[in-house]
Amino acid sequence: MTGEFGETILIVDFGSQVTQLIARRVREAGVYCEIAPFNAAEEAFEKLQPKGIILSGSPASVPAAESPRAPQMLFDSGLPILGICYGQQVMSHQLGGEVRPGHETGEGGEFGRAFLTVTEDCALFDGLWKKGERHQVWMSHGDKVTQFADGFEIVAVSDGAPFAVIADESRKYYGTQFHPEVHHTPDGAKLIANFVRHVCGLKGDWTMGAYRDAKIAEIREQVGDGKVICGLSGGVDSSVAAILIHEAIGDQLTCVFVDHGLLRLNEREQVETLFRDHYNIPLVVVDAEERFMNGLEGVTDPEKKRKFIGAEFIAVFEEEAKKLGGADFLAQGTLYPDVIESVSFTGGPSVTIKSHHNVGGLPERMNMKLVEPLRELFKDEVRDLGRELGLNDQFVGRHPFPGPGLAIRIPGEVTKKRCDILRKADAIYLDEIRKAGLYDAIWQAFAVLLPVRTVGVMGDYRTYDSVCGLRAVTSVDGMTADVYPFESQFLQDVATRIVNEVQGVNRVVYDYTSKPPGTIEWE
Ligand SMILES: Nc1ncnc2c1ncn2[C@@H]1O[C@H](COP(=O)(O)OP(=O)(O)OP(=O)(O)O)[C@@H](O)[C@H]1O
Ligand SMILES: O=c1[nH]c(=O)c2[nH+]cn([C@@H]3O[C@H](COP(=O)(O)O)[C@@H](O)[C@H]3O)c2[nH]1
Ligand SMILES: NC(=O)CC[C@H](N)C(=O)O
Ligand SMILES: [Mg+2]
Repeated sequence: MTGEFGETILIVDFGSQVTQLIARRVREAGVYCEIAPFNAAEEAFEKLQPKGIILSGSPASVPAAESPRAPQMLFDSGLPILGICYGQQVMSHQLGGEVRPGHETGEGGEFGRAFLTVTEDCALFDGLWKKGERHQVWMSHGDKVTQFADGFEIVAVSDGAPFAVIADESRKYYGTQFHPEVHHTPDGAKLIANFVRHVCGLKGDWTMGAYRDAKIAEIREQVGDGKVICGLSGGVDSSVAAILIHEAIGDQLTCVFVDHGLLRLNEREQVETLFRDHYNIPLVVVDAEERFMNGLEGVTDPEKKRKFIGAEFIAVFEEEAKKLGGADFLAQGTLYPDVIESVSFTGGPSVTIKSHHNVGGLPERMNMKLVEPLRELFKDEVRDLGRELGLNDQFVGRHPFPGPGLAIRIPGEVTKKRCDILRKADAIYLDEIRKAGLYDAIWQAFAVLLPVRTVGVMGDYRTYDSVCGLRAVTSVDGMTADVYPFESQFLQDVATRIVNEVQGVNRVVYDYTSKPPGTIEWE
């Protein structure tokens, strides 16, 4: 039997930082997949009806007490399994092999670039690697398999891992001690494609069009004849979510745009006209500046700001729902990176970086159920889906703008006055970027207003005003980012305009921090 998404792969997550990259690689190979935490893998299996299983890496150690295990039913399912790093170790252990912790073998681990030698041909290497060849891979482990389970054989070795790749071709079980999902394993994407296509025998014909159809069916089933309100920001994610949901349930949907006073210059008017001109979806615009500003008074801690804003958004949505005669569901354009950065999936040691207002910032008790059709996707995939839905380029190409808006770009206390100053500086910066034809080359660019005053001299007067920071980054999915390398003259021109035209700013600095170690936003 095949589930609603056609042929799929289930990825069982043990808490690795790079599990989401496995998902990307599988979808790039044209196969739909979903990630489920190890302790919810059975339910996910029932829902997805997968044709193959991938076990992720983990910060945990197999020999340690209470380290996670894969549900036995996965091994009983008869499906092909690929275990990656911890996945290889846990599979070996559960099938009767042996894993020893790094401190016990005394050999240390392998971290970073490593080379392995192929000792046997196998289906995983088909058309790619041959016996006797040496290949670069990326490792990150301290523990190692010291005895493989019955039925397995070694097919590749490395200096630090005699079991670099093991295979049981009759059961179609494979284990790699290295990480094929990361960029630094040059052939990794092809190995994963080999697993899903050759080993699992999948056609690889999944497309965004198929995702759209499956999601539409899923939304219809979830919502029934209920009413939905969708938080619409005019950003890419919520616009795509709104149009998808509208295709599914038509006029059961109303969009709500919250003007919390933390928007960019003229943003409210732009979103209203763009949306009203292009789409025939009822849109309510809520003027909520006063309540947000009042609530933010005296709040300086970034997490407190985020939590307040998340809760206040929900309060506004609930009030609007009431005015519409009640709504059963709240739709949001939540993406996978929002989820992964806000929550620690397995309750394990992967840590919360910041509470995205629409995930970790949500209050515990909510009256409406969530509809989040983009929850499994990355930004670039959402853009593809937007194009698939015929969404106008003006929407699809917009830089992301965080729900908490300018509040997280004004370290320290947020006031209307400071928002007004920042709005002006930010508008000048973006205007110059557009004029220089750089908008589409940049993932996100914005100004921040620092809680620091410095001395300047303008027209022979002494000034004592705020510092404005400029940020611009390139990225594929927002998870990692590089600094955009502007020409120095460009930055000088922007700085001059900002200091000349914005009262309250007398100094401009450029942020040269990549992510990691920085995050994109300053709070
Ligand atoms: N001003 C707002 N009014 C209503 N809903 C909002 C507002 N800002 C954010 N949201 C809700 O929060 C969700 C997450 O915000 P986020 O900024 O990640 O997505 P987006 O604004 O839709 O897209 P983008 O990432 O391109 O800015 C949105 O999808 C939307 O549902
Ligand atoms: O809707 C949102 N609500 C939030 O609370 C939030 N925090 C960060 N961002 C956006 O997420 C991306 C990654 O940002 P960070 O590197 O700062 O975590 C960047 O694109 C950020 O703009 C948010 N979006
Ligand atoms: N990346 C991993 O999955 C690591 C697995 C295990 N924690 C080890 O150190 O060997
Ligand atoms: Mg946004």
